[in-house]
Amino acid sequence: MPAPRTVLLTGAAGGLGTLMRELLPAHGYELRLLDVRPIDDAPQAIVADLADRDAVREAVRGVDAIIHLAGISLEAPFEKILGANITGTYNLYEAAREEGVQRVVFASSNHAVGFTPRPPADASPDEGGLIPIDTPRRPDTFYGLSKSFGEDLAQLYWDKHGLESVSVRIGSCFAEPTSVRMLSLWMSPADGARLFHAALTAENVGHTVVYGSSANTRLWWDLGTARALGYEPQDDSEPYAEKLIAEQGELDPENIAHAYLGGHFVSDPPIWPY
Ligand SMILES: NC(=O)c1ccc[n+]([C@@H]2O[C@H](COP(=O)([O-])OP(=O)(O)OC[C@H]3O[C@@H](n4cnc5c(N)ncnc54)[C@H](O)[C@@H]3O)[C@@H](O)[C@H]2O)c1
Ligand SMILES: O=C(O)[C@H]1O[C@@H](O)[C@H](O)[C@@H](O)[C@@H]1O
Repeated sequence: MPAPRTVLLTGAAGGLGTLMRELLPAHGYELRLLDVRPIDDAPQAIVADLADRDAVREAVRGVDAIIHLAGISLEAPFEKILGANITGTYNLYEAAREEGVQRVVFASSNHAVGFTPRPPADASPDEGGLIPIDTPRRPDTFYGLSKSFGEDLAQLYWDKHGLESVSVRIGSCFAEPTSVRMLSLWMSPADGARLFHAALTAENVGHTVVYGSSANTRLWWDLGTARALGYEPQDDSEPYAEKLIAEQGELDPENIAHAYLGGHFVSDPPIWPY
């Protein structure tokens, strides 16, 4: 596959979309932006709802690849998740197939496997202590369920139509980690751009599922499939650890919100913040 240059970024008005709008051009991409909300500093962005199949098809026409971030990014009533994340992602993939787009990078989430117990603090990474990428899916919310659906959709479009995808189970991609849990899941924005770049340019990905985080000292999961794409994380959350632990305390294994990968998303209803 020739290296993609023009990339549609859906969800470009959001937190991660804003970070990637800033960082991805340095990796050589021309971005076409889409969001249901207008973007003040990007008047050229396409303002469209993923529900609008004609608009989505027009938006994907002529791009080499898509980074699909658009959707509801927290827990919400099932009907809302169904529209934006499930039907919306289907509409995006269908448009990509119809227009012959080569590859989609899908923003999946740790919440697709959120009910996976986190490794104990003394687990050894060298002795299988990290959560493997083929751990069974255990969504912690309707939101996580929609990410599980998206991963299956990506697999179907590869197996049936030869449309390649990388599903990135993103941990927590923000300027800084803001909780003790995030010390394990944090992906610095710069590492996020590196991982998206690797996902766009690696050869023969078929449908590959990867975890998305920096090379954190307190990592809970195995970055092997991400590294196999050529991803070399440069950052580590550890410089934030002392301050966050002083403020919030160590993770408590008796607290359900500290016991699983998905953090507070596992409680009913989810407790914010996480
Ligand atoms: N930020 C993270 O740490 C993180 C972690 C895991 C997964 N993700 C995923 O990455 C993506 C981006 O996350 P974020 O933190 O930037 O979320 P966000 O909520 O800030 O941004 C999502 C964007 O999608 C847009 N959107 C929602 N519904 C839409 C629709 N029907 N049509 C078009 N646009 C629509 C919103 O307007 C918003 O700008 C999401 O899919 C999220 O689930 C993010
Ligand atoms: O688990 C996390 O930290 C993150 O998971 C992502 O899926 C959510 O979109 C984001 O809002 C959370 O902060």
